[in-house]
Amino acid sequence: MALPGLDVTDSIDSSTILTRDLKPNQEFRFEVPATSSITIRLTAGTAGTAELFGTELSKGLPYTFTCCKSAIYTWTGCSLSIEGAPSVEYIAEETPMATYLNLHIALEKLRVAASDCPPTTEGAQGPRILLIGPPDVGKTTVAKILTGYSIRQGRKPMVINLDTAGEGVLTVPGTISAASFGSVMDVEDGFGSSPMSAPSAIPVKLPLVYYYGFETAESGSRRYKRLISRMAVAVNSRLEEDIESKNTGLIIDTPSFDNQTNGDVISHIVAEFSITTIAILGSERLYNTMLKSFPPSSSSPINVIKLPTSGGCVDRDAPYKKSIRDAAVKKYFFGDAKCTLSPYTVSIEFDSPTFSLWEVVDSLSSSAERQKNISFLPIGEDESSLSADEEVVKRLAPGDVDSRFENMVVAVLQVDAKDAGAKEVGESAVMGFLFVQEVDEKERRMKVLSPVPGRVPAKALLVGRWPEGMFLT
Ligand SMILES: Nc1ncnc2c1ncn2[C@@H]1O[C@H](COP(=O)(O)OP(=O)(O)OP(=O)(O)O)[C@@H](O)[C@H]1O
Repeated sequence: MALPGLDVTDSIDSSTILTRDLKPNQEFRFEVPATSSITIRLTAGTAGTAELFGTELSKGLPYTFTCCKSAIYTWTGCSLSIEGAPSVEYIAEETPMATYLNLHIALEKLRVAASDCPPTTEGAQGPRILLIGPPDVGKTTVAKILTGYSIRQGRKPMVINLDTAGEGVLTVPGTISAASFGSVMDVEDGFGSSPMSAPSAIPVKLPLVYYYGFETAESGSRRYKRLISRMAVAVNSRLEEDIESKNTGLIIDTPSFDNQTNGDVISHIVAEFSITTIAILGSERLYNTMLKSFPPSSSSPINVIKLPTSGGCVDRDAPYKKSIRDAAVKKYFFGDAKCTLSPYTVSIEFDSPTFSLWEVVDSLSSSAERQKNISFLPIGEDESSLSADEEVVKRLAPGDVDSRFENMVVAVLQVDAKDAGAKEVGESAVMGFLFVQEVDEKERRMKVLSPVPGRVPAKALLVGRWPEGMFLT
């Protein structure tokens, strides 16, 4: 049966059962389209272990995969049985897993040293690694592997996702998020999700989320940097209360950066999160730029390292990436095959005294616009005297809310509707998300999907341009 909102209509073809025997240090790579699924088991009764991007598989347990390009690696050799037909599957002999493990061991040594220092000293701060590189070079995968290994070592890493273009970590696309990973990750789901209204087999992680609302860091770079600063303050104060996380340090995944346009954003992240290691994947040029920007010296605490990209990393075309984003939003509201959620349809009246809807402002187009209009400013007033807050978000009057917001995600912020000013809205963390099903301009109301029952809280709502509009059913 198809799940509401999920188009996974093809069941697993159990007539096709493949067996793949892997030698030590080999990797089984597979791709599954969104319209089908496969089940993989680490064959029970045989020797050997296997892991998926750092998280170990249990023997004999079925793991179901859909809409993914992934790999199962074994250090010891193992046997896998695969039910269903992956669209691509092969066994790879060359992988960079040994290098990734060496990196983990080096980070672990720093964590041991941090654990030996008194908690209040600077030395108690574990390594803080930033992963950067061009698109599809395996940044997120390395973040998962390092997180998986440190959890298996009994550590508690703080994972930070600054990639607003991708599918999001524990939340929806278009956001930046941070969460402390103290328990095992989900083999099928990677970083997993955080269902708001249902039980979960894996302990639920509660992320701190900021809604950015653009695909790239440039579109609203001023607000992007401000949100990073806010997140850094929140993360640092959390680490002061959680010595285990502080000793383990940070693992930060980023959007696809190139050194031409994103140099200042990278420097901003490095400064705000007090990064100790910058790992560059897939770009010799970016590596050399980073070496020049952060030269090795006894006074500089930042190590710049180059990591090899796995041959398994696949370029994902735009429609595939969109299908992953759509699936992440659907999952937020409807759950997945393991855990079905039932969202509620709620109506929001535009004329209610608690209605406070805001929209993100594209600083690229607004600054271009301002350049055009600058000569019309009163004498003595220039660009710098314009209000800083006007630029990043703007409040929508009921008459401005129209059908262009249909099929978009709306963030419910933690700031009360009545106190909401541009500054608070522009920098507020997120409580949860709604999905706009229909805007009725005549009746001045809109119908939204909400993950929890009851009225929408009297909080400021923020709508962006990303993730782009989609159909959930
Ligand atoms: N060893 C591997 N075998 C098979 N697939 C892999 C392997 N490593 C990574 N992939 C897949 O390649 C794709 C790209 O990897 P990943 O998402 O880690 O790259 P990224 O650099 O973070 O991408 P983005 O530019 O979107 O941030 C993903 O679908 C991932 O699952």
